[in-house]
Amino acid sequence: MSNIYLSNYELNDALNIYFSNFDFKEKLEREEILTCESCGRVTSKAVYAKISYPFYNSSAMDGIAVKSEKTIGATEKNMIELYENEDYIVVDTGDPIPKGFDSVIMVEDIIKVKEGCVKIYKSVLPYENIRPIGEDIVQNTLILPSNHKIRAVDIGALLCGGVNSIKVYKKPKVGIIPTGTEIVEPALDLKVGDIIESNSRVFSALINEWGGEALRYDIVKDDYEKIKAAIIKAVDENDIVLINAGSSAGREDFTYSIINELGKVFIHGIAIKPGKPVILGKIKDKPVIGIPGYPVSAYIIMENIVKPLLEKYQGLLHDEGDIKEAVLSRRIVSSLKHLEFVRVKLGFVADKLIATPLNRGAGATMSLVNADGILKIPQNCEGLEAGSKVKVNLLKKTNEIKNTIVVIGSHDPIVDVVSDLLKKSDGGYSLSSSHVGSMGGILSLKKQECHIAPIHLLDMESGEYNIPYINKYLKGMDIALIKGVKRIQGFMVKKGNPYNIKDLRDVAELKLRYINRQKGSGTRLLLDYNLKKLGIDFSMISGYEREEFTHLGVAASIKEDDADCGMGVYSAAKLMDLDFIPVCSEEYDFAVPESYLEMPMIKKFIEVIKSEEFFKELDRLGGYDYLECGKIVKVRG
Ligand SMILES: Nc1nc2c(c(=O)[nH]1)N[C@H]1C(S)=C(S)[C@@H](COP(=O)(O)OP(=O)(O)OC[C@H]3O[C@@H](n4cnc5c(N)ncnc54)[C@H](O)[C@@H]3O)O[C@H]1N2
Ligand code: MOO
Repeated sequence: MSNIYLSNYELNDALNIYFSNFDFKEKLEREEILTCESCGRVTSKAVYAKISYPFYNSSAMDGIAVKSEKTIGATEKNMIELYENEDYIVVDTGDPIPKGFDSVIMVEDIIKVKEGCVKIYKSVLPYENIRPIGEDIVQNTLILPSNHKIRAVDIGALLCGGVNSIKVYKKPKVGIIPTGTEIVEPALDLKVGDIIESNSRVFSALINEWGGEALRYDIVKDDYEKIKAAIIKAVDENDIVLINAGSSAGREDFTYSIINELGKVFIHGIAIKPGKPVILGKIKDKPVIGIPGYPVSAYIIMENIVKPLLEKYQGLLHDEGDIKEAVLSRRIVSSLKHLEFVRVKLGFVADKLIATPLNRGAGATMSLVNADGILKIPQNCEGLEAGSKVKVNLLKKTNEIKNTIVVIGSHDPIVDVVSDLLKKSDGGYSLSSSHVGSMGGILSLKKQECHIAPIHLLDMESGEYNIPYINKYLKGMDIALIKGVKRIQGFMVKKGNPYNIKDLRDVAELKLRYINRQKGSGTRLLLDYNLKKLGIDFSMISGYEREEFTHLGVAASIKEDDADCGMGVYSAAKLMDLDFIPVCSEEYDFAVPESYLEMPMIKKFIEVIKSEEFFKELDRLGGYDYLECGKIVKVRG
């Protein structure tokens, strides 16, 4: 059994302790490679020019090479005649300047008199229009210093300076061993309990991006001797070894014991979340790291430990990346026990950079895909209030974030379609959507934290959709409603409707497993409205408290037999191949501050939802009426 009691070092302390066990200067290995293949590599030595560039005096223009003294006094009134070979020689840009000549007159500044004779009306100075020897690079001057990461433009200067091969640090070789009896290679014929092996492929891509050379080994089952043999082989074949999963305290988490048997573990457990149970060890003077299995934990360890390690092997200083100040849109509670890395979405709304936290689960790979930045909550902080100013490490370029429409509110599969069509459009805009329900969307419009809020809110008294809610909750704001679709809401049940559900009475009487939507979502309001109409108390519905955030999430739970019934849109049922019992048609619209209608990206949004291509997609999804789609209704909130 491995040691269950993990240590709790602060990240920086852990890095200092760990790295102090290696002499990285000694580990820097050098090699000579072709300059033309050196992009991304790091110079291990200063590089000086072997030749000057140009290495001869050359013409900077198309024209004639002349002797400048012969041009003195030339004016429009007093043109001077020059004769070929004796007074001038025709040259093109880049040609060497013939001996005895010292300047060039551009072809547009000469008047041809006859074959072999021209007139000039301007004098030239010595070396005018000539690129003298070494104008760009002088032999023996420095082109690149040591420890410089070679860029595309550097290659040009190196080659011009006669440097055809270059000394660089060797790429550190990194062996990656995925472990776990339940881990399988990516496939679709999966059985319950299988876990698709994805981490090692992410690691390989990151290592290659960071200048290393990744070598991925086959998956090793949770077997002490097998993992040990794999580690011994990988240590022999690489400079650094990463072992994935088996880092925590489970029955089959062997990594700690094996590293300790073959070498030494310095640290097991760091005060960060996710990524806590990382193991930092050494075998045969090589770093061997046990990386937690959860994909987000693994990524955080890669960024914060493996990247700095690779930098040490290449003589590079640590690159902190781009950090920007943002305003937090929602409150986050954190623990005093660790530094927490929270993935956030970013958007510029009303000139403020707004950060919205994403799913904080260590297994949420989509939180990494959707993240625009990472926010660090310090160890001694219990959390952050909504509205507080925070610093975020950017994962995207500022311009891309500026070209993102921030959509917060109710979810519908059509939002994904709009997102795809916007990205494909000539504006190349992005759409970032958070599903917090219609009321959450209204609130976020009020706080100026989104551009668009998709809503479907039925006013029980008037029977009217959306506008009464804008009037009530967005008082004093000029809001426009971009009309969206009429969509069919109903109950989703398994194919063939095995319990023969007709309405909510059956769900209550048969005590079927219901799956609800989150508070504040229009779909939940619709359920409550229907329960009230039928006189059923919510306590009669088992699973009423169980919340999902999207229609597709509800549909997936029913499909996987984790629930019997849930409310959602027809398209979600169809996408998941479920049966559907229609209840009503509702209006799903997009609320937007009127002033945003003039923004090019909002104009593009409207153009997209009025396009034939969009309607075609709606037909494919099914259950949508788009007669009014894109129409603008102005509402004074
Ligand atoms: N009793 C305790 N249980 C756990 C603790 C703890 O302290 N006490 N720590 C938790 C934390 S925090 C983390 S992080 C994980 C670390 O788990 P392991 O490194 O031991 O990894 P496994 O348990 O084998 O796998 C966890 C999880 O990771 C995913 N996984 C694993 N390998 C891959 C791969 N190659 N590609 C993609 N995904 C992978 C998979 O979802 C596994 O279920 O332990 C907690 N438990
Ligand atoms: O440390 Mo684990 O990585 O929190 O999820």
